[in-house]
Amino acid sequence: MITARGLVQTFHTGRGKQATEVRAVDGVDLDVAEGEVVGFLGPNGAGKTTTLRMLTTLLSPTAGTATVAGYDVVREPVQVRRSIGYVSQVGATFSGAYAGDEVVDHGMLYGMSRADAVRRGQELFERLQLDGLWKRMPKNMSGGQKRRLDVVMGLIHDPTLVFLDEPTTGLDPQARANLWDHIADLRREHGATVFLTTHYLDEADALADRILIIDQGRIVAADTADNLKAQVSGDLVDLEVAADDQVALAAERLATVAQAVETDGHHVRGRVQRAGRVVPGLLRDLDASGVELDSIEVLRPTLDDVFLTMTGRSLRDAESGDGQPETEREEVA
Ligand SMILES: Nc1ncnc2c1ncn2[C@@H]1O[C@H](COP(=O)(O)OP(=O)(O)OP(=O)(O)O)[C@@H](O)[C@H]1O
Repeated sequence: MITARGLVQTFHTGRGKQATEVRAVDGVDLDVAEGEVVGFLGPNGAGKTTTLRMLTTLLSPTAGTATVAGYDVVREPVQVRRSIGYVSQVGATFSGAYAGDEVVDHGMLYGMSRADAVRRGQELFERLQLDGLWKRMPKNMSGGQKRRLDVVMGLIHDPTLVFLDEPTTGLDPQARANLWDHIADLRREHGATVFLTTHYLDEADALADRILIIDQGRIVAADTADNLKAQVSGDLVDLEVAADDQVALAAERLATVAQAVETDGHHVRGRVQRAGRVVPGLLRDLDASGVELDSIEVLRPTLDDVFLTMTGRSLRDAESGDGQPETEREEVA
């Protein structure tokens, strides 16, 4: 459904001595099969949107090739656009008409009859909890409502291949969960192929069959969430030691079975290959050594650990802000 080979995009910014070249996408290869939901994950500025803009024909690649739904993005852009739905990060611009009319016009642009566009539009309004807002102007909608209207616009013509650029940014948790359900249904009920970018780990984990991780314009990992996590070195064991003077001893005992042991107040943490095998013996050892614990916790690897292993940086640290939905974004012209 989607293939890319050696995709590159460079931007030139500044003039004269300030002139610099940004290699926003630096040789991306990817393959997405029909019916797959693929999560394109990476920190701010990693190159997600730029890749998506090339795949949706909005930006011509500096180098490399890509086909989408069997069409070449450079030679057959019209066919590509007709085959896809696209929900951009910045959102659609609306003319000042009623939301419902905007949606119907958009459907008709794709060759739908007015009656079909109205029916499908109303169905999507209901599905995305916009009921009652058909006759509201988009400029008078809340940010979250407008975001959901963007999604309606992208899906109005029932595309079987959908590109979503950070679809849930700016949505409250309930609207987010609702959109997740809808994305899952797209595949389940329509067999749609979905390619979505996100910087939310939980979103990629919950929705995607397969995850591509991009960092600094390059794909650093591509696999199922489970396989990616399995590549990370083991489970994190977190011991909470009852008394100050036993912390060092606990760290020493943990270090006999775990890697990268570190201490943080009363907490002693380390990574073990298989916690289920190691922890019972560790507990006996701690007990025999006279170390008393307040708690023990075992954490399975997260996608953030995967990112850390691949890049040496935490995805959360690489993010601007604290991982909460951003309300404002700086647009790069
Ligand atoms: N039009 C442009 N001119 C100059 N630089 C650009 C332009 N568009 C993107 N960039 C730069 O290219 C890099 C990749 O940007 P891109 O928007 O693709 O990242 P992203 O992964 O989508 O990030 P985010 O999560 O913030 O959307 C960044 O360094 C960005 O500043």
